[in-house]
Amino acid sequence: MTTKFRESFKIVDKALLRWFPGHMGKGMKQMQQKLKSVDCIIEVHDARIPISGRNPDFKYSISGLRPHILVLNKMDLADLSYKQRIEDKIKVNQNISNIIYTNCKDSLCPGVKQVMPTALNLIKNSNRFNRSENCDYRIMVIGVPNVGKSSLINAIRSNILGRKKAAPVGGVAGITRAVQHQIKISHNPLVYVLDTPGVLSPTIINVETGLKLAVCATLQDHLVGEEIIADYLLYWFNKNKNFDYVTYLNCDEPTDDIRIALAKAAIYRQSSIKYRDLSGSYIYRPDLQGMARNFLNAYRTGVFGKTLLDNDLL
Ligand SMILES: Nc1nc2c(ncn2[C@@H]2O[C@H](COP(=O)(O)OP(=O)(O)OP(=O)(O)O)[C@@H](O)[C@H]2O)c(=O)[nH]1
Repeated sequence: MTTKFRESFKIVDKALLRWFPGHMGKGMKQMQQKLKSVDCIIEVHDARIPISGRNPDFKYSISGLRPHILVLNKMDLADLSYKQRIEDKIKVNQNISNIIYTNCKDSLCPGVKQVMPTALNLIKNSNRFNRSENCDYRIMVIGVPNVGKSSLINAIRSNILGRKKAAPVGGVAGITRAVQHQIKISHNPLVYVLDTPGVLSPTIINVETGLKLAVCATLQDHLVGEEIIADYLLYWFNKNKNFDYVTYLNCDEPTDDIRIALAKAAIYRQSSIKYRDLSGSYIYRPDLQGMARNFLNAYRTGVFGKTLLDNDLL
């Protein structure tokens, strides 16, 4: 293979990465206010970005202050051959020892069943701070947007109480906009859960971290731009010698040029945008943005297999 790939990912306009919509700051404040009324924190991450996906602000303002479980969700999309290295890294660098992998789309997932007993055990072994008089237990579920916080609550509730959805779930980031009313997930012991809005850090360490978060749909695509996110994904695939995209995008061979790849795919699928030129005639152009969206959706639904976007950080 003769194609020479980029060795690093450069983004021309860093201002394009505007990832902190106003409601996130508000969400963080609400969580801090609720902290004194909870016994345990469940922090949910996307298992494809277990290192870069975490909001570092949680460590100082929320999760370090109560018994804490880290749930790595969407394990069905993550390359778990790195599992041991991930756990070692998180244990050493972040001092987190309760790590559970889940797939909230699978009602039989053992990880989902493990979350509640682990939380109850941690609570029983803690001093419960100002809540020792309270008979009910309260757990707050936190994380960056779209990682499956509401799905996890629904899956646990359905396992224990056999009830249907209580927390709204959606495919785009930002479905939960404020700290929700408590949701009962167990009668005996009496356990309530608080769902919270996904919160990203206002300052992302570097562009690649931001783009990994974007690839995993933790912020709405239009805030960064579908083509930029697709370009990062293409860069990552090439860097990791994962060339499954070649067939999917109807390319003849691996390429480092996202516009060429998207154009080929759009032409093959007859996906075009119609617009008028100055003379009033219609002109058709390959729909690059639509194809970028399609490429990202394919990745997000596992068409290119299981991946670990953070493999360079282990
Ligand atoms: N493949 C896969 N998808 C999941 C899993 N868990 C949740 N999802 C999907 O991820 C998307 C986001 O799920 P939510 O439960 O709404 O996530 P959230 O963290 O509450 O989202 P916000 O309210 O935006 O913060 C939905 O499309 C879910 O169906 C999982 O384990 N695997």
